[in-house]
Amino acid sequence: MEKTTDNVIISIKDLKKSFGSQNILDGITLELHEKENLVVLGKSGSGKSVLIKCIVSLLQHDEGSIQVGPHELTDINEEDLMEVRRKIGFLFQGAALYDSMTVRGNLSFVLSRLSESFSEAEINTKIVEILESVGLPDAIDQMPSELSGGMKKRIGLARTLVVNPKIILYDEPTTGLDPITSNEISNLINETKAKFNNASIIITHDINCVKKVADRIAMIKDGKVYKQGNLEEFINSDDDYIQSFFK
Ligand SMILES: Nc1ncnc2c1ncn2[C@@H]1O[C@H](COP(=O)(O)OP(=O)(O)OP(=O)(O)O)[C@@H](O)[C@H]1O
Repeated sequence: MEKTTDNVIISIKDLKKSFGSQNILDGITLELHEKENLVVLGKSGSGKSVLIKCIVSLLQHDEGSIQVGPHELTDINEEDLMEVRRKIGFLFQGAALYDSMTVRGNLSFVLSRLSESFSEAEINTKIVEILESVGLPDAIDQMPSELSGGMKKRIGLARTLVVNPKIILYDEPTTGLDPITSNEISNLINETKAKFNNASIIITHDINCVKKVADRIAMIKDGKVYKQGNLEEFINSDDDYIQSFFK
């Protein structure tokens, strides 16, 4: 897809974030476009999770700007922040489900928090639809303890999808899964995009996942974007640092 400023959904400019004397993000400038999967690569501790936490204002940035749709996050008011958060689904690394509730309970909890006006029948229809989208319609009455790691990831994604987010932030979606299940989750990320037309930022160290899902890649090094480009440009790069991720 052509990348014009018209289809920019998140625009990050010169973003800085420090913890004490550690400058974790030191001038990140990056855009996410509609309907694209942007993979963020970088070694452990380079600030990838800090970056996506700044995007949902779980962390406050020190300098620079983050624009999500029409909203600038610096000094955003509570009401606008709620609107931004409704647009963004965040799939945490260890996305925990409520252990004492069934899958249905976990999903209906999110839906009823989103709007009190949903009827029970509406909630049920939505839950069935979303569970079909993640390939687990039969898990509806299961407890989280009965689910495998891969199934938990799928239900975590279902919980993110029930609120119909325009943007999904995936923090290491395949970590801890075997290669076959990882591959299924990578496919699911693509299927989700095809079905719901969302844009995503995906943080991962799993190069097979990168190869499957990336429309574009941004690599972070020393708190800055070291390189941006498509998969081919990364694979064919003769930069040793970049190659160390792909070999
Ligand atoms: N709330 C916090 N307070 C203090 N330091 C923090 C906080 N959050 C993150 N950091 C530090 O920021 C640095 C970057 O962390 P971050 O989790 O973003 O790395 P990452 O690139 O996502 O790493 P990984 O690939 O291992 O998940 C680390 O040194 C971490 O200790």
